[in-house]
Amino acid sequence: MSINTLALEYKKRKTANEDVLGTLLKLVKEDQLTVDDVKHLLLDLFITGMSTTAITLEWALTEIPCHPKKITQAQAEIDQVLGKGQARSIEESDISNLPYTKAIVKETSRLPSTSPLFVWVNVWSIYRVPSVWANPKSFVPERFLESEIDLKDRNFELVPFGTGRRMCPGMSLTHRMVHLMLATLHSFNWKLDHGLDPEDVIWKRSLE
Ligand code: HEM
Repeated sequence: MSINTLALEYKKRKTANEDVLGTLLKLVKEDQLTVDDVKHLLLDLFITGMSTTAITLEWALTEIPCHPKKITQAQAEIDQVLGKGQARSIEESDISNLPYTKAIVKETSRLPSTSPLFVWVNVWSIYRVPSVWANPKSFVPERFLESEIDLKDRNFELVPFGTGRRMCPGMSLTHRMVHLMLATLHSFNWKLDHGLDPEDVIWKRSLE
């Protein structure tokens, strides 16, 4: 049983009191899964979910200090939504009102290419095609502000979560986590370590 099939099964069975583990244990009782299957599924979720989300955040927090104006713009946007001086904490419902922060996440998914290869698709190259991306080697979140491109599998220009039946089942969870964590920009001033030149960081990211 693939994770996506399991997710469908969970949706079908979901009751107010049953969580994912409850569904898995029921499937074990019904002999549809073994305890080992459950262990491996959960391990899969931890491994695939943790590193990818952490890498995306790490790259976002590596890119933005190289562009202080972009930090200021993101902070101003978050200030406007949450109130200056962090009047309240960020909530999931705020994400849709943070277009610039969302654009930073999309640009981080594109340029440092947090998932550079999956199956046989070389998305690293797709994200650098000059006829698709103006100035492809630069970190420009603004390119997404007027664009219809989102992170789902509708636009083949940007597919960090894959497409089709095997696309990432963790997409909506990670979408929330990354935006909520990135919105802590509001409370901190991110700067490059003393003596570090943005050009060095940018060079290491692009390796080209
Ligand atoms: C920024 C974060 C993430 C990125 C960029 C990412 C990217 C991907 C990609 C590219 C695939 C392969 C899709 C394909 O083969 O077409 C995938 C599969 C998968 N992802 Fe993620 N992922 C992320 C977060 C997560 C999280 C948070 C979870 C779970 C909690 C997760 C669980 C999985 C699983 C289980 C699969 C295998 C699905 C299958 O083969 O049926 N991912 N992910």
